[in-house]
This record gives sequence, C-alpha cells and structure tokens, in this order.
Amino acid sequence: MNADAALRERFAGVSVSHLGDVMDRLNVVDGRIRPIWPGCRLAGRAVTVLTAGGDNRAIHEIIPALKDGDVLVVNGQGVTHRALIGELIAERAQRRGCAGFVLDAAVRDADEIAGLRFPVYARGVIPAGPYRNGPGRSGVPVALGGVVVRPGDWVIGDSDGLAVVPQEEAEDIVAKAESKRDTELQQQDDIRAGRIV
Ligand SMILES: O=C([O-])CC(=O)C(=O)O
Ligand SMILES: [Mg+2]
Repeated sequence: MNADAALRERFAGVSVSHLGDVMDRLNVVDGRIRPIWPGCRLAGRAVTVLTAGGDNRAIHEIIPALKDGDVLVVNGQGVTHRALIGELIAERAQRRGCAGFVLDAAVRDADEIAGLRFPVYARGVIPAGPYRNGPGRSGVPVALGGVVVRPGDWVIGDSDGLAVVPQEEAEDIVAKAESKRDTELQQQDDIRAGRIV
C-alpha cells in the first residue's frame, strides 16, 4: 500500500468531529454543504475547481485528469439554482477512481448518484441543469464553505459534514484524531459499565 492509500484508510477510520476537534475546531466546512445520500463517507486529496455560478465547463475539463483517491472540490460560488453535476459526470469520475465530489454549489440526479454509492456533498439539489460556457479554473486554492482548500489537501466527510486537513499536517492530525477516538471509546466503555455515571 502506498503512503496516500495508508493515510486514506486512517482518515476513513476517524470521525470528522474528532478531526475538527484536533484542529482546534477550525477547518470544518459550513454545515450547509451536506451529503446528498445517507451514509455517504469520503476521504481523499483535493483536486480543485473554481467556476462561475451554474457553469460546469471547468468540471468537464478536469474529469479526464482525475486519479485514484482524488476528491473533486468545486467552488461554484454557492449558487443553488442550477446543478453543476449529475449522475453521468459522477459515474465518469467514479470509473477513474475518484473518491467523491464536494461542491459549494448544487447537484442533480440524487437517486442515481446514491445508487452508484458515489460520495457527493453539495449545498443543494435541483433539477435545473448547468451552462457550459466558462469561465473556470482548476488547480488553484479555493474557498469551500469558509475554509481554504489547496490542491493536495485532505478532505474528509461523514454524515456530520466535512473537514479540510492541510497536506503538511496530515500525519500529525490523523494521529491526534485516532488518539481522541480511542480515548472516547474508553469513555464509552466506562459509561456502559457504569464506571462513569
Ligand atoms: O448535464 C450535466 O452536465 C449534468 C448532469 O445532469 C449529469 O452529469 O448527469
Ligand atoms: Mg444528468
């Protein structure tokens, strides 16, 4: 297993709440960017897109470059009256090994994406389709629900929401989150055994 795959597995084993806690409760994304199907989980490194509201040209352009474990992070200006992606774009990305999408924007084809079990987090769901005119950029730092995401940063999602882990600190942060998880598991045992009342 390469280093990224090993880290991905460790991130998948901790909760987003614990990751937020060990980053001083910062680096947690606006809670209005939600998983679009129940049980959705996500861990991978960011590939970034900045696009005009309601326009997915830059997303189409980046899909063929996606690699195993990438998370596509899109700043779509928070626009929720037009969907930037749907089932077809999702399935193309999934077939390239993409770990999921996170959009500060809306999406569509929610049932079909749930059927793919492809992790997608978005600010909204709406049937209205996108324009494809541009402008857009990729590979730049983007804002995601109040947090800066640079290409290569880790993005972790569970049912509570999303956290962004700076790439330089990934090992340190995941180790602290594992430690917090283990401490709380012990506390849970103590509660169940009546040692903590
Ligand atoms: O039409 C689009 O570009 C978005 C969409 O519904 C899909 O990817 O299935
Ligand atoms: Mg569609």
